[in-house]
Amino acid sequence: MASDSPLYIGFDLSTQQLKGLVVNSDLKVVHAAKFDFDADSKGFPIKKGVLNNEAEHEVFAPVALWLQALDGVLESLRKQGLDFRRVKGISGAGQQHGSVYWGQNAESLLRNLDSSKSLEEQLEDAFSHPYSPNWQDSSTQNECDEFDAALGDRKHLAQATGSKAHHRFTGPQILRFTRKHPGVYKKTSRISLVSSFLASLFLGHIAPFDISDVCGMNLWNIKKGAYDERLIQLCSGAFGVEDLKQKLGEVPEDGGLHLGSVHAYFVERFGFSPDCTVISATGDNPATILALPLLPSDAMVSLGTSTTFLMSTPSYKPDPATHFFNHPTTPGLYMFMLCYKNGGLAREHVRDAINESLKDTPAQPWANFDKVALQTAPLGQQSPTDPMKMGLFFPRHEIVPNIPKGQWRFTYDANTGNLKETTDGWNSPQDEARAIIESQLLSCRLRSRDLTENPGGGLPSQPRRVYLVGGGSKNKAIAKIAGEILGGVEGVYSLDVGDNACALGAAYKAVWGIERQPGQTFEDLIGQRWNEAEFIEKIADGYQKGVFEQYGQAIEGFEKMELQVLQQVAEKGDGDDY
Ligand SMILES: Nc1ncnc2c1ncn2[C@@H]1O[C@H](COP(=O)(O)OP(=O)(O)O)[C@@H](O)[C@H]1O
Ligand SMILES: O=C(CO)[C@@H](O)[C@H](O)COP(=O)(O)O
Repeated sequence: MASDSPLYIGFDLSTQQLKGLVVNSDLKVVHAAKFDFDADSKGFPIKKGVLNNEAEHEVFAPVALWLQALDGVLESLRKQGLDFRRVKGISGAGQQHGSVYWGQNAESLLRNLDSSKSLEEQLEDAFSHPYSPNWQDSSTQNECDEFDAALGDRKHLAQATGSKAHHRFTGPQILRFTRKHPGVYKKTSRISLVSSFLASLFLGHIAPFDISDVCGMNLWNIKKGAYDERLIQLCSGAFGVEDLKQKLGEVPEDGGLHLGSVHAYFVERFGFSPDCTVISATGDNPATILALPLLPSDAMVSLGTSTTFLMSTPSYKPDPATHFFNHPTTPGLYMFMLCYKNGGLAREHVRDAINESLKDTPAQPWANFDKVALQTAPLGQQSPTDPMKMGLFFPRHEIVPNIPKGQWRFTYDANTGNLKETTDGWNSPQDEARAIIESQLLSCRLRSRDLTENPGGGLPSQPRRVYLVGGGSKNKAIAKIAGEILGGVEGVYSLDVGDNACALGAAYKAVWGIERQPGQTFEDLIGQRWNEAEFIEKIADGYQKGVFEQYGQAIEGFEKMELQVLQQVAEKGDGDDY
């Protein structure tokens, strides 16, 4: 490639870090930089990227932390020798649902950015509220009840917006904000999602929402392609519909839209070309499905802080247990998603308990967890007549199903259908390594089974391929168990870029936004340039006759177990009747 050929940057502003990935027009990664919030930030008392107010079940992140992180990632790319003049397009991905509250002076501060100062130094005062509610927040049960009721029930809300009401979704969060901070809400000029916040920094004015990420708000009517008036009415609280609409702004339909040129701040401070274009930024999960030309028969599992299960599909089949979003680039396609709060951090709890019980913390902290998980038989069954061991491991209030934090262990006899809550026969914490992976993946299989296709050849319905991405995708033990549970006719794959898939998808979005021919779809452009042999690696077998069917039987027990725990917590007045 010529030394002046175009480059594109994709950013990923996630829970625990900001990443920046630079690719060329051939989709190859040429630079990568990362700012880890806990390790690299200064002046924020955060843990795992967030702050907690346990009393109100609030989880939130300081917005100024993200400014510091963007300064840091750009500096790090500069140190690596990135020639910013070659960057033709920038796009990004943000952790979904989080909202940023801009003050009255925001547009003027953004417009007048001074290239002799850092972003943090001059934008700290651009916000009416210093914190962004995080997707792990569960403070909005009352508001969720009101959202579900506003359209009749949760089924109707899911039909209209792609999801029932969720604690973390931006609509319920904004409604709570109007009540908890009415004075601040009044002084708020605009509200951004984390994705549009990121785009706003590069543009030097407030960017519109993205067509896919807007579906994480419980405010957007997907089939109508417009805000749902009834929900906007509810969400605006005591402040009026027009005021809220103005705060939220327009939502352009085109995911490849050129929002404008990068602000002069970045030209002067880093040497970007003045014609470098900002392409709309999307949510981190929508961006993840753009990291490869994903077929409707494929499944992706993102093993980040959250575990998410993603598919691209032409069918819109909303259900209160799942999420549908507009596809981030391709009208007529949707993204199907399951999201679990108890993903990476819950697995880390079991990992740490195992290391502690063995009094051994190896250099590779997952080594004992992996060994024990692989030594344990599927479902802890030494022989087919043994009962299956299964459990729920929720250090945080879970999303699907909506169950407060806790741990439950069961045994299930698939022959008799007998389910028993018991720790008898469990060797904890050792048995929990396999059990927590199984628990997370059985839930994915249970809830996605209506979308998987029959591959023919007498095989049961399952994905063609399972792609693993995110921090946990380098874990071969998890990959092996994922293949056994989810199947995958062609196997389980990981992306060459490991835990950078989301930033990669954002970078590919920028390539497509700038280089597409009129009418050319993302799948077409990326499909033509995609070099499968170089970009992905098969890391485990997928479908294996026998064990896949064994897990098929376990699903019946798993569903029963969830219902029983839901009932128990409802009786205690802790959960809801999901
Ligand atoms: N070898 C590993 N095995 C299992 N999990 C891992 C491994 N390495 C990292 N992780 C998990 O990856 C998570 C971070 O994933 P990442 O996708 O980078 O985060 P984010 O959600 O912030 O985007 C951590 O919570 C960690 O538990
Ligand atoms: O809430 C969701 C999706 O609905 C989360 O997936 C967030 O989007 C943050 O994800 P990670 O930081 O784990 O990537």
